[in-house]
Amino acid sequence: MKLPQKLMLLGSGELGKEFVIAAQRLGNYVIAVDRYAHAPAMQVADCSEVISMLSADDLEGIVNKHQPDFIIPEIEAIRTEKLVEFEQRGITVIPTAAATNYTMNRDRIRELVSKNLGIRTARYGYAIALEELISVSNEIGFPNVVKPVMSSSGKGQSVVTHKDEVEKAWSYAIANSRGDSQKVIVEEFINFEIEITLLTIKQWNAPTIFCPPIGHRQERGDYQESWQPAEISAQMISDAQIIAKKVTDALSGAGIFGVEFFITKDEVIFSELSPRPHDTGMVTLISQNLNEFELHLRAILGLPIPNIEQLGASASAVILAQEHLDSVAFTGIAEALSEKDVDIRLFGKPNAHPYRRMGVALAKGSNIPEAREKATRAASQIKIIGN
Ligand SMILES: Nc1ncnc2c1ncn2[C@@H]1O[C@H](COP(=O)(O)OP(=O)(O)OP(=O)(O)O)[C@@H](O)[C@H]1O
Ligand SMILES: NCC(=O)N[C@@H]1O[C@H](COP(=O)([O-])[O-])[C@@H](O)[C@H]1O
Ligand SMILES: [Mg+2]
Repeated sequence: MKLPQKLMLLGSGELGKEFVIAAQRLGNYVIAVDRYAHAPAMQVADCSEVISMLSADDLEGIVNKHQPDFIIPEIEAIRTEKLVEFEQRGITVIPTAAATNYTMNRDRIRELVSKNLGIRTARYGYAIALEELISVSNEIGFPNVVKPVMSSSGKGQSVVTHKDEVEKAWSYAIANSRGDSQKVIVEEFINFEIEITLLTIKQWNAPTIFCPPIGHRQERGDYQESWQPAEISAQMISDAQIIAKKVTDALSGAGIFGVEFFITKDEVIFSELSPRPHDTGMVTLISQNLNEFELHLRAILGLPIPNIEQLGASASAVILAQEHLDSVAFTGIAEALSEKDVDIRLFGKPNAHPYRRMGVALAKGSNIPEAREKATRAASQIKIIGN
């Protein structure tokens, strides 16, 4: 294949921004798309479009205008049926149009993994009305986890410890569901020892390869810190790789996948996956010779990945907004950067609201606890203020 290629990125947040940087370094042409102007990836792309990615007409308009070689989804909430059409017209959708549809809907990917592939997941059920949620919750038992089938970063998700809380979980899920879905999934609560992301790279004409596992800690269903390598046994890594290969083979296509697992004392339990770089994978911006964005790009373009080198104990910690701000500035940067082997990324999101991820601190240490402490300390030194 010759370069440059024309890449259309659907979603332009922090993950897209690093992907665009990787693509630009090889001279590609990138059109960054999102629902709002000045999104992070737009700041480094060749051009940008502001549309509703859930609108088939809007998507048709920009694809006709730009005629991309590749369409690369960066978020889940996209009119994926339209991507099938683009694929039929000869545009390569990453990893495939069908895969984006499976993974956008928690129920579709869950049915594929659990029923078709027979892979162990948390016990689960679905509900489309409060009465149904009450009865499904009783079957699954408490505590359980209620999530809209269409959401990400923990939006609309709650842990329900008692039947009195079911109604609140229903309202919260429906209020925070993305797209037009009114369906929720209820999952058995898994009391895991650690949860991991296994970055899995599926290539067009080469074997599937894996990054060393990334451990992470979540709050409110959203990632707070991640570290690599995660300390789990070689047997569990191998079990997770076998599952990740099965699921990504079923989805087909090429690109990086963030495959999430719960690790209990004696089990590896599949949770979900992103058919794209994963937020917890931002640690690879410091922990690997090729980060997850460069790996995604190489897999998409069919470029070789001769080796993935892990560079030692590394961690990431998020920098979250605390309040609504119409424009943002940061202080404490010098303090955060004063320590050896610490780096930060500020995403350049134009405004803030409580818990919005605005940046990430990265650190290397002589061991995982030290790397985590350094990343967390750096993140806590950065303050977000109005500008
Ligand atoms: N069944 C479960 N048992 C225990 N914890 C859970 C369960 N489901 C989700 N969680 C917790 O909530 C987190 C977020 O859940 P999940 O990954 O399903 O949500 P998400 O909205 O898709 O997040 P993202 O888009 O950031 O990956 C998990 O990483 C885990 O910490
Ligand atoms: N877990 C998925 C995830 O981390 N996605 C990342 O967050 C952005 C949206 O941020 P915003 O909600 O702050 O606009 C997305 O565009 C993507 O980069
Ligand atoms: Mg997740």
